[in-house]
Amino acid sequence: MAPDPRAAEMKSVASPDIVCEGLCKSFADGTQALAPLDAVFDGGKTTAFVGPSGCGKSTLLRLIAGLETPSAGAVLIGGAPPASLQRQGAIAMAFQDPSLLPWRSLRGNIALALTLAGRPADRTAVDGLIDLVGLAGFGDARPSALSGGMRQRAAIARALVTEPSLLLLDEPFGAVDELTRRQLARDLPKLWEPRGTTTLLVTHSVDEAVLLSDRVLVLSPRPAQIAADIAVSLPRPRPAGIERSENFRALVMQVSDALAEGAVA
Ligand SMILES: Nc1ncnc2c1ncn2[C@@H]1O[C@H](COP(=O)(O)OP(=O)(O)OP(=O)(O)O)[C@@H](O)[C@H]1O
Repeated sequence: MAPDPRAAEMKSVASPDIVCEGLCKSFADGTQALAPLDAVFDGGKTTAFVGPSGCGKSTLLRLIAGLETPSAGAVLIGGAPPASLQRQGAIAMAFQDPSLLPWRSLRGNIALALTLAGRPADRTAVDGLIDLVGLAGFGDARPSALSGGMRQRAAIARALVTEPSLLLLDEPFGAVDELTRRQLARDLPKLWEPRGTTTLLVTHSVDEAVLLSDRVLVLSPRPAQIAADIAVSLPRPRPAGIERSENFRALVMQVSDALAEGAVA
């Protein structure tokens, strides 16, 4: 039977590949954040970026999100520029600094993401996510009544509620305490992995990068280039306690060594 061309199209929308071609970014003050970067991030996979502070990780994510314009080169998501996926409401982001609307409740902030994506504000879905990120009972609270870590978890719920095709997470657990961080790192991927969401994650935690991703890219100091490309072949979903396994520790060591080497390169 001939393959259904719509199947390929649906896959590219549901789990888009991301292609960076000669991607460069220099800012007006002359700061070169990204050297020409060529990379393909496979659809439906989670790729983690680690690298020294200020090397250009957030800039890369912002370029892929279409929030910055490349100085040269291009980003293609499922073969189209980021703006095209943005228009479909298929890109969701949770960044270091969650920008929740102060006058809306937590529930209202999360529901707004659905409304903006042209979808009905399904209260069951919203409340389910609020529970899942550990904020049960805070649905009516305003952001000012939440701690930094709680606001970050709210931003993750807001990013996930639209079931995006492309999920961009920039230090999503930065302000979350260690115990909750581990819990989230174990529970949240169960939401996007079965859907085949293409996920890009920036983190300073090597353990988190290995725990969450299928591939870790170690970036060099600014302007960012790929210093190491490490495949993470660990079972999914990650079994409890995998952090203590020999394979896991070996991968953490490999990434840490590559980071140390990259820092002096
Ligand atoms: N709008 C801007 N104008 C000028 N320079 C900028 C701008 N945004 C970022 N930079 C600079 O570009 C470089 C890369 O910044 P970026 O935020 O991408 O790094 P990062 O790797 O995400 O850092 P961190 O890990 O500390 O969050 C830094 O030197 C930063 O100061």
